[in-house]
Amino acid sequence: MENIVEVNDLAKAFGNKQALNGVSFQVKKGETFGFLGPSGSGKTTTIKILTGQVRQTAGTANVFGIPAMKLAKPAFRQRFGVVTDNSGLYERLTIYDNLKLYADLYHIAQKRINEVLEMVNLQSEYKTQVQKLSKGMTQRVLLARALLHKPEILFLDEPTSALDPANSKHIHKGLKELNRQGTTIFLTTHDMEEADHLCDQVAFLHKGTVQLLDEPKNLKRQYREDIICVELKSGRELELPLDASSAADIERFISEEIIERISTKEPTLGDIFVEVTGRELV
Ligand SMILES: Nc1ncnc2c1ncn2[C@@H]1O[C@H](COP(=O)(O)OP(=O)(O)OP(=O)(O)O)[C@@H](O)[C@H]1O
Repeated sequence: MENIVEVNDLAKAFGNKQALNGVSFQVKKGETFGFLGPSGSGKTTTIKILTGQVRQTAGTANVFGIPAMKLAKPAFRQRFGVVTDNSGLYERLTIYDNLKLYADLYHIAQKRINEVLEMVNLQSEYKTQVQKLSKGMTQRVLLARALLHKPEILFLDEPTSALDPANSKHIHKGLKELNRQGTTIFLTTHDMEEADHLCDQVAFLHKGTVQLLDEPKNLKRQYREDIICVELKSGRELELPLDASSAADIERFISEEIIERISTKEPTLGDIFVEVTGRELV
């Protein structure tokens, strides 16, 4: 599959602060790629470089096969969407008027405004002034605006960090649908469940470099503890090795019909992150 993003040995220093230090990864066209890391690990900086807002100190960052810095040019603005926290919304205007301004700028039909409002669950609030919105609602307006022009790739910096579970779920559904329709999604998150649910591939960013990159299911398989957990009807819980040595015990439990539940111990992406980096994802 074709790569839509190619990053090689990317570095960025702010004065003597080295935010990124040799980051490399590729994002394939059509996938949802999760860029995971604790606060201050360089996630936003990477999005800013990839969307032409910040220039790297070293290395290369190409999007659509061209240097990311060129994405700031008008010719490329239609091809990607980006949601970071620098809002750029007009506070005194309503949600609808903010979206309308943007739609007019890019010659987008009004019908699309209603579609994106539905995607972010703001259909009934469209007349509300932006200055009266909660952080989560503002986040959803920004996402709606980024979706208006149907970008080929969407860069989302912590898309659900300010949302309640119901709205997060709604956005996740919308992002899955968007991805199904062919939009490539690059998202940063602290939320390991979100990453697991949405992403085809995840990269763990720590100390300015990518420490691990794979599909969530491969990572979970690779880091799985080889243990079978057996809960008996009596309430007793046993952990047995996941190999032939447990077969006789399990066969006996089955024949005696005393098993309540049997499962393998699968690590979460959060567990794996801690194991690989020695750091919690906060
Ligand atoms: N404009 C800037 N000037 C100086 N330092 C900066 C600037 N932008 C980012 N940094 C520093 O670079 C590092 C990476 O910041 P970045 O915002 O990319 O992290 P992040 O992973 O997005 O964090 P968070 O999850 O908290 O948003 C941090 O140490 C931050 O203080």
